[in-house]
Amino acid sequence: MSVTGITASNPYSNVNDLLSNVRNFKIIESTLREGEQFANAYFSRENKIKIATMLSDFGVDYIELTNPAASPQSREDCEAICKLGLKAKILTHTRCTMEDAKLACDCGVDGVDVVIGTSQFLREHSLGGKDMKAITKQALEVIEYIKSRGCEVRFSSEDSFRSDLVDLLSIYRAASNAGVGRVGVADTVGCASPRQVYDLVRTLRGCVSTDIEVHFHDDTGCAVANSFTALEAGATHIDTSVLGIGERNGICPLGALMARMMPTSRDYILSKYKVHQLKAIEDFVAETVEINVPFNNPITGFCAFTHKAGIHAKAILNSPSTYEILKPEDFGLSRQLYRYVHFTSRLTGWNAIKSRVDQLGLKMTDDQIKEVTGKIKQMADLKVMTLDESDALIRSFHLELQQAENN
Ligand SMILES: CC(=O)SCCNC(=O)CCNC(=O)[C@H](O)C(C)(C)COP(=O)(O)OP(=O)(O)OC[C@H]1O[C@@H](n2cnc3c(N)ncnc32)[C@H](O)[C@@H]1OP(=O)(O)O
Ligand SMILES: O=C(O)CCC(=O)C(=O)O
Ligand SMILES: [Zn+2]
Repeated sequence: MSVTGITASNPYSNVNDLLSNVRNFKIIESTLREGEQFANAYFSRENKIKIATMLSDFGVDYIELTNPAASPQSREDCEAICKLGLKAKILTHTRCTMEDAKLACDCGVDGVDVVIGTSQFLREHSLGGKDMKAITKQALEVIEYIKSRGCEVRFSSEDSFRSDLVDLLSIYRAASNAGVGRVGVADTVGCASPRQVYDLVRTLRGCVSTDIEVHFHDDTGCAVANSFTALEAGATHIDTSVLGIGERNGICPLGALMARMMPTSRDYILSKYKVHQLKAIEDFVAETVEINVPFNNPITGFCAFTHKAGIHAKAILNSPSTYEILKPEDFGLSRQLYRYVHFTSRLTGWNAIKSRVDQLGLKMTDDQIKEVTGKIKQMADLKVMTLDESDALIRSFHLELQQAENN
């Protein structure tokens, strides 16, 4: 590390930023709360227990469950998960009401995540026209009650980024003074840009002494960037769900957050999270909610480590780091799982084909490989080629060479 904090491997790193928690943050895993709000989600008791257990083993700090007030089954499942004795702490999410808070504490949770809308939209259309004074009074009563029951309490404003800044800071400060462990900032509609996130979280960091949790929806594609930026600005806890499932198009995905943090905080991530379990967790959740893992999913998408263009293929065959910032081995994945180098398109190059010729155990000169590469490209211009077809073309070209040599 140089004096300025700029390293050869990452010229943008800035170790001088004292606010930043990118190497020291906690995850509040909300697949079993926010994730249950995903359109396709239905979690049986058995699947909830399996998901909670997998996430706890993975190393998340907290698991957030659906409000027990949602249904009798939700309450019973919450009680059952609390009794599992998992390493992760169990939280439940509630409205800011005494009834919800009482039910939550009765379930045996470690903590209660209380939320209430603070934007004009929510105050008018969800909360029947409540003003900030009434909301603050209600919040303080609920906070006091949960504390009296010996549970951790977090207070969050819903729709924080469309709320008045003075209103927001005032209610957070009141919650902080009332002794909550965390305050939460929620981008409920996914409208915030990274710069807005940095400004709000940094301002809040100066106003409260509590931990700061952040919750970002992905409506405008910023959930991961916003989570990262929030950590840089001093947030301490990030909400995630497996594959990002949640209301509408969901929140910051656990896997994508791991991918984002790895180049920045590799040692921290590897010491804290069993990232090689990520694929199994994603596959299980995907199957449970009947979706495919997206093709472009960080780390586990089917082509996350596939290189197609000839220029890329040549360089990564020499050194994967040329075009890869993440290492599949870190996540317990073998390159064989992916079609690591694509040999069958018109974008391929002779260096890629040379590696395939080697894999097939054939001997050819560079000029011969260039010639057969030309043939593959000609065929790939006409149709989608399979690997078998490309291999057959290479083998028959090789046979012709041998026959010519023997004559
Ligand atoms: C942004 C988020 O994701 S917040 C979390 C969302 N999660 C959920 O909604 C959990 C699943 N929800 C449910 O099962 C139900 O909505 C319940 C059990 C919570 C409430 O059901 P119902 O009593 O039938 O009310 P309904 O859902 O129609 O309306 C919500 C009520 O809560 C009130 N409310 C909404 N948010 C809050 C809040 N944060 N704090 C206090 N009250 C709230 C509304 O004003 C409304 O009150 P009303 O009964 O006087 O009209
Ligand atoms: O409780 C929170 O912090 C977030 C609630 C929520 O899901 C949201 O506002 O999108
Ligand atoms: Zn949400």
